Amino acid sequence: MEYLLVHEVALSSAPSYAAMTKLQHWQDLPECLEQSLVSQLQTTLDIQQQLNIVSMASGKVLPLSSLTLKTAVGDFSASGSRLADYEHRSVLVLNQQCLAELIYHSDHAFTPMIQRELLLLESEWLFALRNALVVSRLQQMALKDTLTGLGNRRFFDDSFEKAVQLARRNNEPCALVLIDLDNFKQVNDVSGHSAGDDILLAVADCLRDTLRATDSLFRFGGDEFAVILSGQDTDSAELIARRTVRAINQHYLCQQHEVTASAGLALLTTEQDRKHLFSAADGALYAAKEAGKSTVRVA
Ligand SMILES: Nc1nc2c(ncn2[C@@H]2O[C@H](COP(=O)(O)OP(=O)(O)OP(=O)(O)O)[C@@H](O)[C@H]2O)c(=O)[nH]1
Repeated sequence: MEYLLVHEVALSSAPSYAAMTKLQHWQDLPECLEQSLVSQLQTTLDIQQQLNIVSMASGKVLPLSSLTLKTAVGDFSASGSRLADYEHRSVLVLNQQCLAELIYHSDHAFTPMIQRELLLLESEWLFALRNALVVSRLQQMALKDTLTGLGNRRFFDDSFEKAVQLARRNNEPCALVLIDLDNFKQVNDVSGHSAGDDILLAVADCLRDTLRATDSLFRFGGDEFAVILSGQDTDSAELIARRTVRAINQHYLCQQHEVTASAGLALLTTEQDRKHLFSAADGALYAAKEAGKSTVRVA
């Protein structure tokens, strides 16, 4: 289904050869090189893998110390990247649509001839890159909560599994914080659904502001949020959970609508698996609600 969508997008508009028309010696380049690069790029829809292929091909034109691709779905670097004296930047454009920026670094100068050859390689990449970008965007959309932009339940399930496995393998702590807003329903009932949405957006901002970029943040739907804390011991995890609840409680919109947050925290123990850890955090959240809401309980 996703593949068909990508295929449709790829076929929906005619190719732009604007970049290629700038090439003076386009006809002179060996056809086999061109075919082999295109066919290699068609073997994957993974942007990083495509960049690695292009990096290998560009390396035959000029030894590169780094190759970086900047896109709307993130930045990518070819392996072994190192900055060097000479830099060359190219904007990759297809059908008047800017796909990405490619930044080359080398210890050797980018002469006009080299630049032309790189431009040819780039033009070979445009369709494959656009398809990979569409796939990446679809994947991101499938894993995000549309309202807040936090990870959704599906993404949580994947991330939680990975976080628990990693913690076990590295013998490191892993904590789960489940957060549920208190008295949220009355915001919808009294002030309307859009006021409720504003509160949910404010809570997402509080989570982003209070937690580190490496922490994984999710909204399950409704007024339920989750945070996976990797590498934090019990004391730090509790501190973080309390700080997060305080940030939500002190947000002006939450105060205006008398919404607070309750949280349940659990830390992975040697006997527990993912399901036990989740139930422990859920039980602690229930205990926080039972204790009068607006508080944190540790399992
Ligand atoms: N505005 C808005 N409301 C939503 C959304 N998703 C779910 N809800 C509402 O969120 C509310 C969640 O219900 P509860 O958790 O029982 O509400 P509560 O008042 O916080 O209950 P306590 O946790 O016991 O304090 C329901 O009224 C849902 O309709 C959404 O995306 N936007």
